[in-house]
Amino acid sequence: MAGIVKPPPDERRILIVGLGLIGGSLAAALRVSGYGRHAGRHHNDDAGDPGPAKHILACDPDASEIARGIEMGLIDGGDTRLEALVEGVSLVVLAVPVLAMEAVMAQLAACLDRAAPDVVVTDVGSTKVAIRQAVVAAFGRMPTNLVLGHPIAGSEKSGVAASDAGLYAHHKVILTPEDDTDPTATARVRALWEACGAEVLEMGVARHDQVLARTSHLPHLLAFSLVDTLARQDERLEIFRYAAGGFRDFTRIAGSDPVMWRDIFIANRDAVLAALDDFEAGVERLRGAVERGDSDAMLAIFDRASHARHYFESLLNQTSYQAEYQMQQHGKLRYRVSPGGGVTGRIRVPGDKSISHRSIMLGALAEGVTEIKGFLEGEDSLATLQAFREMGVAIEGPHQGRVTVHGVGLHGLKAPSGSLYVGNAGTAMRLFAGLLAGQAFDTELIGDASLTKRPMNRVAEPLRAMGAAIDTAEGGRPPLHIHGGRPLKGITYNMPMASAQVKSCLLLAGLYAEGETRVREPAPTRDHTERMLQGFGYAVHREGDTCWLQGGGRLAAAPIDVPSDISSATFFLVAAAITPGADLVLEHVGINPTRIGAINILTLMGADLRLENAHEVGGEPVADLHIRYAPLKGIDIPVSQVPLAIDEFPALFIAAANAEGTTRLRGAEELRVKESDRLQAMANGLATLGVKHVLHQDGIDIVGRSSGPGGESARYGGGRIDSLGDHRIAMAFTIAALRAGDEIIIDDCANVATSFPGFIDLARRVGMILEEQQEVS
Ligand SMILES: O=C(O)C1=C[C@@H](OP(=O)(O)O)[C@@H](O)[C@H](O)C1
Ligand SMILES: C=C(OP(=O)(O)O)C(=O)O
Repeated sequence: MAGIVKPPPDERRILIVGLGLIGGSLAAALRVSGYGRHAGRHHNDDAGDPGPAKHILACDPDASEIARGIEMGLIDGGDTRLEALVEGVSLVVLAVPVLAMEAVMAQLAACLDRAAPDVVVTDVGSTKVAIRQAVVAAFGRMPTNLVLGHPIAGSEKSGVAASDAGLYAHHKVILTPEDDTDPTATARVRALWEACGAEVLEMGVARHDQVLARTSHLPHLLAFSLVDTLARQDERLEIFRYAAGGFRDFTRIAGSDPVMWRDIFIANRDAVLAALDDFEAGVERLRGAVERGDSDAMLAIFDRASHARHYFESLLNQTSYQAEYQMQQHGKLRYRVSPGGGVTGRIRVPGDKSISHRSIMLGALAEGVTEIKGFLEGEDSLATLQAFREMGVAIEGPHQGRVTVHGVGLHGLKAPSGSLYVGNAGTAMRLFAGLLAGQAFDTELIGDASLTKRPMNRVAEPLRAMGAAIDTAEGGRPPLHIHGGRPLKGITYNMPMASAQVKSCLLLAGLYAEGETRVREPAPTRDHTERMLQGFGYAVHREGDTCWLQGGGRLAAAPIDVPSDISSATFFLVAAAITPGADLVLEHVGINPTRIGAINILTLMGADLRLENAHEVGGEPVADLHIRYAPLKGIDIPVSQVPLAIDEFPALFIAAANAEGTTRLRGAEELRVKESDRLQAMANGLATLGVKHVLHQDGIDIVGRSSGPGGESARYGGGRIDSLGDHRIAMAFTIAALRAGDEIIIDDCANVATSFPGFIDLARRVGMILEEQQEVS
């Protein structure tokens, strides 16, 4: 990952063709990495035999640039003629403007035989499709030793004099190897950039150009255009005297090298035009809102943009690439957790995911303004928030858990312009299905790869019975196409499984249905929807196992205080329960009776767990959970607790692995259709750690290790675990490391951000030893 100092590249001689800002900065960064005779502050081969001198050479049509480069100590020599420099070179980096690439490539093809036999060629061009064409024109094909690349870094300055050794540090470099590119060549180009402190990613050439058209080329085009337009309108350039910070920030890049940018727009014409079309449509929408004085529309656009900007910034660690990349290369984050560590302190875990989804949904459908605090700023609930913005709801925030929803009433949503993306969240897709079935317009609900595998017939079938028209993909999987404008009728539905999502979906559809919608649940499930509807002044009745409501009412906005998520808290409850010496308080956790299965189960296992400071906030009970280490024993988990602890089982299995005797779970087949097959995923991980278990179709038996006096010794081994992209599997094995004999490495952890942003920081805060790594293989 960027930031970790890497050794200088193992190249005999590097030739940089084109000694401007980009090429010069590469040379400067290589020098700082310790490459060549001007070895700087880092390693290199100063210990032992230094070997033959490593040189950086440069070719540039401007001899004075070469002289400057030598004077600055960036290069060891250079020439204006390429053929005079290739001899013995092992790596060639083409850093010339995009349109000069074809001619340079042809010259290179003619003299490359003089280079070292294992020579590797790469480039730094900002567009890739056109450069690939130039390569094919020059070489007749893509040579297997040629790896196209693009460092996402630059400056409005140009020329070798502006070289900056830090230009690539913490920046992304995209490589676009072909299927038949020599992997050693790719690895060597990767090593070159990593030595400069960059983080290297890979993608296809076409994808690269589309992404860059939007994230780089379009903003440059707009900056050039704005400055030019204003300058023309004001021949004496008077206006710039009064220009403030906004103008400066927006237009800085209009000072960039004109020739380079002309080349880029010629080379990436089609992708830029497509991006420009989208942009023009957006400006047109905003223009309309300004013209009409439509304050809601303006607020919706500005809020969406402002939120997206902040969201990306926090998500992307101040770089503009990771989101795109992580969306493409789902789950490249890895946790490395050292064995042992402590669990002490007082912490507050983020807001409840189930309640956060519902707060946005009901707030949007209510009349009036709903103020939410404690909202979970995780990717799942943010996706729900974003989906309502796409349907025209003005939403301010989130700012530190505070969100203001300007409700539009049950019939005020507008048709979104595209599909609604709900990320990783089964809850969102199923609840949305119910409320969208009642709208006048058509919608399509899509999700990520994990959600796309999950069953949706459990909601599509009863909704169809109410009169909805819903299409699913094969096997009842997402996407869901929901046809609007269908009158809905209340039904009485006997749920075949204990699912709060199905119940909530039908109650939300019931708001739009004629008559009564009744849902019977085979076992109690979380009742946040019922509680919140009541809080918004909508009558929901319950008798025994059945709840119902009458369609055609109204929701009145009401403040919502989201408690901390007991599902997130459970990871720390288990962490403390299994760690000798642990003493931890989890503040303000929701203890709704339909959610406290984990508390009940841990207590049955012998955990020293107390509820303190219990009170109610906005219709939901909360308490501080105080837990201290106590030896656990295996139990038969009561079936009645299963729906009340459904999301907590991955963590509870780790408690079981640390309990004396066997813990048995049955009646939990629903675990097989969560973000992963959680029974299988946990069984695989437990097997890796060496924990004995027997897997059943609807549960598992886990044989815990006896602790012996003092209980300090390791309970199982370490190893490498695949979380299968499931946030709860990733977090469960993280806490398992507290009692492991060796390090636990967990792959595919990016989705922890769906439910528990900041998990790693909190884990560290209580005393665990762990780090996040970006997989670069
Ligand atoms: O309604 C909800 O908010 C949820 C219900 C549960 O799913 P099921 O309804 O599928 O049991 C749970 O697993 C999920 O994390 C959240
Ligand atoms: C199952 C879960 O969520 P969802 O169904 O919303 O994806 C969960 O968070 O564990």
